[in-house]
Amino acid sequence: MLTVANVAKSFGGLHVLHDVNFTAESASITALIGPNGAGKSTLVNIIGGVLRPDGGTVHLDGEDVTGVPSATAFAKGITRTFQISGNVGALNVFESVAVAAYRQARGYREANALARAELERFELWEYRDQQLGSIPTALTRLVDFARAMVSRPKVLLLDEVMAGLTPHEVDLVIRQVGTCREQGVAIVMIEHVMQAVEALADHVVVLNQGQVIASGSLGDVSRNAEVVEAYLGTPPSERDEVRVPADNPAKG
Ligand SMILES: Nc1ncnc2c1ncn2[C@@H]1O[C@H](COP(=O)(O)OP(=O)(O)OP(=O)(O)O)[C@@H](O)[C@H]1O
Repeated sequence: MLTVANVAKSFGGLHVLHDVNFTAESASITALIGPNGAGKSTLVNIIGGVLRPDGGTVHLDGEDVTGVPSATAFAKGITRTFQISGNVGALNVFESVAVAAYRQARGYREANALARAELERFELWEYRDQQLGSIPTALTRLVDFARAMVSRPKVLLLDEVMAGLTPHEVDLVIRQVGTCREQGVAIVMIEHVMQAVEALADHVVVLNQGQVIASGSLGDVSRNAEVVEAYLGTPPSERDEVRVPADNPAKG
């Protein structure tokens, strides 16, 4: 289980996160949503060890991992994807996934086999010999996701992994995220594709201006007046029932 407690972060005079609290259970999907600039990526960067918080703590299964470097976070099982995929040196698609497989493989043969299986699951096998820089950006996000999955994380941080994907690819990723949950992973997903949030989220955390303004089921947060105001700029007093970002009877 991932526990984020009282996390705060400023960039110079800009207070980006204030007193952020939430937990992500194993075998569950937490969707982190909120308007642009709310602080979602900053929070995920803190959990993944890319940024140090100014205050607060991050615990993984009870162990304090606050401010550990990203390589340490990865070694402990916190894996993330990036909104803009990084270029992993001069590696091709296959190599970039195989490198990540070493975290849990007993040698290069096993790592290669795991990488192949993951690429096939993501329908990326045909791209295996291509340099990461030569495939479409949306596909690099899929490779990024496959790379994250192959390391068998305890916590998977997905940063807008669906952006720019075709409907078929969105369905594929939704299935893969679901599989990941079945494998016991605590998934924290920043996602603007509401089809994915509706299909997947067990729990939704809404950030606005660096604060958690609502959390619960998608149905619950969609009816929260403060959430409506954050998304639509409508004063809470003028609306009491809303569909933001989308109502979700299934999760309601
Ligand atoms: N390294 C940085 N230095 C200065 N300001 C930053 C830095 N990173 C983020 N910010 C600012 O912090 C605020 C929150 O940014 P962040 O990217 O975390 O928001 P977000 O909710 O992920 O937004 P989006 O949905 O647009 O990606 C923004 O005002 C952003 O400009």
